[in-house]
Amino acid sequence: MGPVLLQPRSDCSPLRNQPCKRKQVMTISNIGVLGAGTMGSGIAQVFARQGFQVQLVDNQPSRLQHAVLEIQQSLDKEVAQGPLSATQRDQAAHNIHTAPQMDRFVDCDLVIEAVSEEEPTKIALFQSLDRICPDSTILASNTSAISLTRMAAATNRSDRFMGMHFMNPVAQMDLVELIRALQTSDATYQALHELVQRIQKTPVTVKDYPGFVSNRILMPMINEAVYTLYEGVASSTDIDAVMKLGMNHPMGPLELADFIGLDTCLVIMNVLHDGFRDSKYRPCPLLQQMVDAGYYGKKSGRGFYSYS
Ligand SMILES: NC(=O)c1ccc[n+]([C@@H]2O[C@H](COP(=O)([O-])OP(=O)(O)OC[C@H]3O[C@@H](n4cnc5c(N)ncnc54)[C@H](O)[C@@H]3O)[C@@H](O)[C@H]2O)c1
Repeated sequence: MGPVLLQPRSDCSPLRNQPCKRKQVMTISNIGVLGAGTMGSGIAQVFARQGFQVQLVDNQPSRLQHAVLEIQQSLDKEVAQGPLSATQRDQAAHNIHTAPQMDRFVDCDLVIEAVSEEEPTKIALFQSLDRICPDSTILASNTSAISLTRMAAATNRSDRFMGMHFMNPVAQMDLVELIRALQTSDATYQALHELVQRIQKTPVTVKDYPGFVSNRILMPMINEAVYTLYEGVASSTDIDAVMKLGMNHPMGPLELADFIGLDTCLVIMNVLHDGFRDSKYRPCPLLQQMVDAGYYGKKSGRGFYSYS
């Protein structure tokens, strides 16, 4: 497949009354992914699978090794199940280049940040990316809930900044929430909208509000399930069974929380609580305690369930 090539509309300024000073063409073929954890590895795999060159960066070499292994296993599975040939698998693996430092992003057209859900960390990294990357590079965040408008404002390219919220597991989930910061230009929005379609996923556009749409609805349900456990109403397995067998959910809320990461769930609840200033979003004390104990869910080996 070829690169995404777009001519922005003439109203590309975020402020509609200010016409674009210069016509630009946004070409996206080399993608940077910052953070090789649960989401970053999946995002890298999806782009590499579609023929993009991917620079995958993480400051922990062990996470990079783990990501490469996971991607390889996932691609092997696709070959075994049929949709991918062995040659396509090898090409996809070949498209991913790993490195521990962000200077690898110097030639990237787009960098998608997928590091831990901590606003000061993300802002500091975006300020470094702003210095490292050429002016034309679009910066995107896979944040689950943090304000894109605030992160965009911390850079000198706020019009080329947007939220790209992939779902977990990235290779299997069809949706990408596209979140426009207040400053995002139409050209940036259109380039990423087109890009999401090119990787065979469905973009849904939402405004920059705490939790966007997905986590504003999902996370209070998970938090309520944790409260139900905390108050001793039922066991973890029974709470999950009610939602799976009674509501036809593919996973129970506690199992899903373990899968997402309890640290991420807690941060999202705090973002909702602070953002809306409404006590209905207060995180359950048990969720806070689990995170304090280092029980992050599947990725740490223990959450509401144990993982060997
Ligand atoms: N887990 C989910 O289900 C899910 C779903 C959608 C979005 N998200 C969002 O995606 C982002 C990543 O989540 P995750 O679950 O992949 O987290 P994770 O903990 O699995 O991975 C985070 C990675 O970031 C790396 N990292 C941290 N600081 C870094 C730095 N300074 N430089 C380079 N790398 C650094 C860590 O080494 C780690 O590998 C978060 O913003 C989260 O809210 C998560």
